Amino acid sequence: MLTANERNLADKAAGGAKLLVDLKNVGKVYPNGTIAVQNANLEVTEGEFLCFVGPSGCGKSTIFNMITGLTNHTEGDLSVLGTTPFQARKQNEIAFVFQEHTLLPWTNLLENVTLPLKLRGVPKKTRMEEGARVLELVGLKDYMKVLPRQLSGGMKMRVSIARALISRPKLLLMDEPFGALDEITRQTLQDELLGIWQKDKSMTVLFITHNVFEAVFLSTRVVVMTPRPGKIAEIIDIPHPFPRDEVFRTSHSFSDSVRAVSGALKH
Ligand SMILES: Nc1ncnc2c1ncn2[C@@H]1O[C@H](COP(=O)(O)OP(=O)(O)OP(=O)(O)O)[C@@H](O)[C@H]1O
Repeated sequence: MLTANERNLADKAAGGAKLLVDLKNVGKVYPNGTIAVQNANLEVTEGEFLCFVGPSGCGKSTIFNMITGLTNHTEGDLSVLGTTPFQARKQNEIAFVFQEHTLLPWTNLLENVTLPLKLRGVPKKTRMEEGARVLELVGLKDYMKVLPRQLSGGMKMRVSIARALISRPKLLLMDEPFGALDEITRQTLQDELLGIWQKDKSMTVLFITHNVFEAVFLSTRVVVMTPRPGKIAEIIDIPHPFPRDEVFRTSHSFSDSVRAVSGALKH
C-alpha cells in the first residue's frame, strides 16, 4: 500500500520528471524550542542545480540536515530519492561538501579521496581507479601522492569535491563550499563545478551560498529564504542556458536575475 507521498512520487516519475527531493509543509523545531524552519514546500527534480540563499540563521543548513537525515523533521512530509532521508543516506547516493575541507592531514590525496570507498570495503584496485578518475575530474591527477598541507585553499576544496564525487552521488549537497576562497579562485571553482555537473546530467546539486552572484551564476533555480523562523519566500528561475561563462557573468540576463534574487531577499 503506497502512502500519498509515494503515490505522488510515482506519478511524477511516470510523467518523465524524476522527483529527487520533495518537501511538503516541512518544519523543524529543535528540542530547545527554536523554530528553525516553517512550512517549507519544495520539489527538486533530477538534474537540477538549486542554490539556497537567505540571511544567517534562516535555516538553510537545517534544511540540508533534514534532507540528509542528519536531523529529523518535526512537521510535514519529506522524501529523498523516493524514500526516507535516512534510507536514502544508507544507499550511498548522497554526498556532502562543507566549507571546511575536513581532509585527513597525515595521508595523501589519493588516500583521502578514496576513504569513503575504503570504509565500504571496496577492493583496492577499484579504489585506486576511482580515485584517479575523480582527481582528474578536478584537475589534480598530478597531485595524488601529495599531502593536504602542501595545497592551497582552492586545491583543498577541489579534493573535497573529488571525495564527494567518488561515490557517483545522485544528490550532491554543498554547504557554502566556496565561502572561504578569494574571488578569482571562487569563480574558477564555480566554472569547474558547473563543468562537472553538466557532464553528469543525472546529478542534482543543492548548494548554500551567501553570495547572490554565485547563486545566479550556478543555478537553474534559486531558493530564497526569509529570516528565522525560516520559510521559503520565493523560488526564482534562472532561465539562462548552460554552459555559462564570462559572457553570462557580464550580461543583462545575469544582472536581471541578480536584481530579482536581491529583491526577494529584501522582502
Ligand atoms: N542543534 C540545534 N539546536 C538548537 N538550535 C539550532 C540547532 N542548530 C541550529 N539551530 C538554530 O536554528 C536556526 C537555523 O540554523 P541554521 O544553521 O539552519 O541556519 P543557516 O541559515 O544555515 O545559518 P548560516 O547561514 O549562518 O549558516 C538558528 O537560529 C540556529 O541557532
